[in-house]
Amino acid sequence: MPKFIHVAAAVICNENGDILIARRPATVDQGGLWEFPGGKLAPYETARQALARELNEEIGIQVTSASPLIAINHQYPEYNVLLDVWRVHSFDGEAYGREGQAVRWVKPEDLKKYSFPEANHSILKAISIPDYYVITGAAENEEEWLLKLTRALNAGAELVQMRVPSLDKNEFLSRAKKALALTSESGAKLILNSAADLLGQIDADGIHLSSERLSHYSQRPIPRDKLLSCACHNLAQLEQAIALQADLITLSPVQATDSHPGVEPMGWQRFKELIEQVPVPVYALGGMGREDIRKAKGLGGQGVAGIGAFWQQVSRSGK
Ligand SMILES: Nc1nc2c([nH]c(=O)n2[C@H]2C[C@H](O)[C@@H](COP(=O)(O)OP(=O)(O)OP(=O)(O)O)O2)c(=O)[nH]1
Ligand SMILES: [Mg+2]
Repeated sequence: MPKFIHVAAAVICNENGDILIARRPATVDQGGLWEFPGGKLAPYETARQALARELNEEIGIQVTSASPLIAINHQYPEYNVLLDVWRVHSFDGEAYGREGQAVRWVKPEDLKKYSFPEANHSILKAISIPDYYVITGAAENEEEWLLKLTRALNAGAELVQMRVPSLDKNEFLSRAKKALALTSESGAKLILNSAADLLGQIDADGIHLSSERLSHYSQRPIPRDKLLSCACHNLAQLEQAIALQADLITLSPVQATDSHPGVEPMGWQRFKELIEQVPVPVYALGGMGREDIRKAKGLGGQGVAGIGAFWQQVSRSGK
């Protein structure tokens, strides 16, 4: 059996929003690559305890607040690793390379300039997307819909899924082009809820596959530099999304929701159990409001997704 190691690692943010990375010494495994500080759990430790100890030993800081970001199971040729990644929100002390390693604070958008171990791909994706994911409402006429999108962007939306199932392919494409102009201008990302081949006709940031579409693909249908978002409701669909190398997942319904009356919600406990082994950022969906972001993140989710609280409400308050 391959060796298994359990590692706690930290995405540490300072007050400017910069993130700390450290360079692994040339002589160790994955040497010369950049990493998020951290290390192996001692047999008696929880991941949270190991995080605190490793960050003190490696970069001389004392963690005062941290929450789980993502857990990644990865197979290297020589061993399997479970990377338990935390976001560190606050700490005491000044970070320095206590073991002589180079450390650097970098802007999130500059992380792509550095080489990381293979397992870090999902961590980098998780850092690049926000904690709420706006799904657009469906039916209104185009002018009204674009106005609502503008309001959502003005209210701070950074990741938007265009979901308008009533439009045919040409109408969808034409509206998507207008939406992309708006999201690009405000620095937000636009994901299209459509078949993957639409990306050949419009340079949006990614594609969202409904759980029905998800089952039709046998491999990742879009390039690695685009975002693949997948809708899941159960373990089998989560496994399928992982197999397709999804970059983000919506898992629903967590709570009861008006948009799907009569569907039994899974509840927060089941949400937590399902995502524990999922190496991809997962948004809780179904009956969510902004006040649920903390809850979802505390359970290891990326945040929350929704139509109601993030689309209609924005427009109502703007009227
Ligand atoms: N800390 C950290 N480890 C990572 C990252 N990505 C990644 O694949 N790993 C892997 C590489 C290593 O095999 C393992 C971390 O082990 P480590 O060598 O840092 O462990 P440690 O700090 O306890 O070191 P040591 O006491 O055993 O020398 O996890 C990352 O971003 N941060
Ligand atoms: Mg280490």
